[in-house]
Amino acid sequence: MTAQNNFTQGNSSSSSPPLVSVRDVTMIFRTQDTETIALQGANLDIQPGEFISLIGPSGCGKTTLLRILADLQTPTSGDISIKGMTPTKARESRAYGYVFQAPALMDWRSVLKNVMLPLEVMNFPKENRLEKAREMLRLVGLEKFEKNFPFQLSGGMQQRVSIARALAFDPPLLFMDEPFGALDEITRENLNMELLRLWRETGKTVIFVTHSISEAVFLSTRVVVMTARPGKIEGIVNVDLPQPRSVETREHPRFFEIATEIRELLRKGHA
Ligand SMILES: Nc1ncnc2c1ncn2[C@@H]1O[C@H](COP(=O)(O)OP(=O)(O)OP(=O)(O)O)[C@@H](O)[C@H]1O
Repeated sequence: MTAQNNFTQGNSSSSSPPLVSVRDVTMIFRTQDTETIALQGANLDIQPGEFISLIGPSGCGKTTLLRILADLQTPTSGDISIKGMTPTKARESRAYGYVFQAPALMDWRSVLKNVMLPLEVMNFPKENRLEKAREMLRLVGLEKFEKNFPFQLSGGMQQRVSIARALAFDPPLLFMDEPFGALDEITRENLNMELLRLWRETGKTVIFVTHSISEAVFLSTRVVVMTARPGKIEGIVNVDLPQPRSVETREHPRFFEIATEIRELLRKGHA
């Protein structure tokens, strides 16, 4: 843990160089007889320490954008820079962790060994792996479950293990693709609170995909609203709600104003 996030509002106007820069990015999927424009002319700058949500209807290119940033997909055109590096260089230098929609844990490894996996892959000194993995499990409140196997945990706990795993090598940037989509409302709200605590304590930059307007408003410093066919960025909404967010945040009059602004942008993109 290095820095602390101290946002009172999104800092899109900051003059520091962006941590992530997306320039005119287009992604066209071509098959024999079809062409899908998953993303068209996307532009986005993200400053260190921001919490950015991507929201939009199914098929608008949210996952595609995340996969392009994570070097899992090469865009048809446009430029990406992460910490001044190409996505490939950023991946090689472990600039980010990735949390998928499903926890994607290894059933045959204990919780502790799942969190240790990326440390093994990147040859993190053997004598420090255990300590580091335990620190991450403490961070997500699962220190008592290190010996358990994934099937012995609830869906929410499994997702917390995958967050611990993504944070194990201390990347400055975290990509999260609808990590809480499959969970019940209360578990999701609890994990939202935990994620914000983590974000504050670690100073990480988060890019988070969601379908939920309230989740996006609650978590984010800025919300990127996308539209489908072709996938485009329709607008970017600054979430100027006070930090730290709490249960009262959801009752704040501004919360409803921002949610309405996002809803209107989504409707506009649907029309
Ligand atoms: N590998 C691929 N080959 C062909 N088409 C693809 C591929 N990956 C994505 N697409 C198409 O690109 C579009 C954007 O997909 P993407 O998964 O990025 O959307 P999304 O906004 O994340 O959707 P959801 O909210 O349902 O997860 C969709 O129309 C999808 O069918």
